[in-house]
Amino acid sequence: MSDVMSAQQQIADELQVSATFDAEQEIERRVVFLADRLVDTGLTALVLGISGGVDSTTAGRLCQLAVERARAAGHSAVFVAMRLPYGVQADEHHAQAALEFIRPDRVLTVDVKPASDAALETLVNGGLTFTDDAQQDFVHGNIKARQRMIAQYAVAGAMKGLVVGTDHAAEAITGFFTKHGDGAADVVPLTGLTKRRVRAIAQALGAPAELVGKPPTADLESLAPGKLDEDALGLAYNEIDDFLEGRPVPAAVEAALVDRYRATEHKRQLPLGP
Ligand SMILES: Nc1ncnc2c1ncn2[C@@H]1O[C@H](COP(=O)(O)OP(=O)(O)OC[C@H]2O[C@@H]([n+]3cccc(C(=O)O)c3)[C@H](O)[C@@H]2O)[C@@H](O)[C@H]1O
Ligand SMILES: Nc1ncnc2c1ncn2[C@@H]1O[C@H](COP(=O)(O)OP(=O)(O)OP(=O)(O)O)[C@@H](O)[C@H]1O
Ligand SMILES: [Mg+2]
Repeated sequence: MSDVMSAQQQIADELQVSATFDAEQEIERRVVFLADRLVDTGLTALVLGISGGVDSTTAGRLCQLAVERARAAGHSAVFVAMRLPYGVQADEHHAQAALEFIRPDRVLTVDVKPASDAALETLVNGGLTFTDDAQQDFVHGNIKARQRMIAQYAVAGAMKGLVVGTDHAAEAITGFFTKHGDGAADVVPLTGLTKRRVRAIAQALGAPAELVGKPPTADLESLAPGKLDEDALGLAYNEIDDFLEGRPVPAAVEAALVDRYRATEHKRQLPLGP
């Protein structure tokens, strides 16, 4: 075996992807982690946006199990699931199915449309211009993700809570999240998981099949509603997962992933200083 670690192995190590996987063990380890963070910090709430996608469905159920675990140990804690639609969400029924499955202590709904639209409007009134409508829509999309972050941190601030993020290895590798938007969180219980492992955990937790198998979407762009992550990325999650789990992938996929990983390093680090 070569002494020089392959880029594939190095990236998998840096993103904490484990060589083996057992869904039940991972559920236990991650629930204990969340419950311990509550007890150790003395904070009393977990706060997470529930979109109807498989990542927040999975993380949400782990959060509810964790607060129940913390309460059983005598610590006062609640899980606040947040619905954060931009206006009317096309797949609202999936979000409702997720809430029904998670059975959170509390649901708090905040429409991020007024704040997101006002932010864009004041920027334009202030003189910001865009190259075209598509660029404006893309920037507006990141504003929506950051409005969700603002809403979750407001709740955490008022309720002595921790904001939960849904980042995992299959998203972290491509930097496919909004910096300081959905990328901002206090705890990230899905760390190190590939997308298929997130789905396996969702299934083991008993999530409905339509959510376990739901195609991922950031759903941030008004001009391309429900745009699939795989179309935006030009990469399939199966290939991303294979790469992270040490399986062979086509050379072009490997090159694209290594390039994206390097280009998005700044999103996984704290800001640089001199
Ligand atoms: N080399 C560098 N060193 C330090 N900072 C650097 C940098 N290059 C850019 N930056 C900064 O980073 C900014 C770009 O990052 P960012 O603002 O995030 O913007 P960007 O990466 O361009 O857009 C976010 C992407 O993530 C996708 N997304 C967002 C939210 C959720 C999901 C999902 O899967 O659900 C996906 C979204 O569809 C979009 O494709 C730049 O404007 C600049 O401020
Ligand atoms: N409409 C929404 N309502 C509430 N939270 C949201 C909404 N959209 C995004 N979020 C939050 O932002 C996170 C990142 O979105 P992302 O699309 O990566 O995850 P997901 O929707 O849970 O799963 P998937 O990636 O499979 O679509 C979500 O997990 C959720 O916490
Ligand atoms: Mg989604």
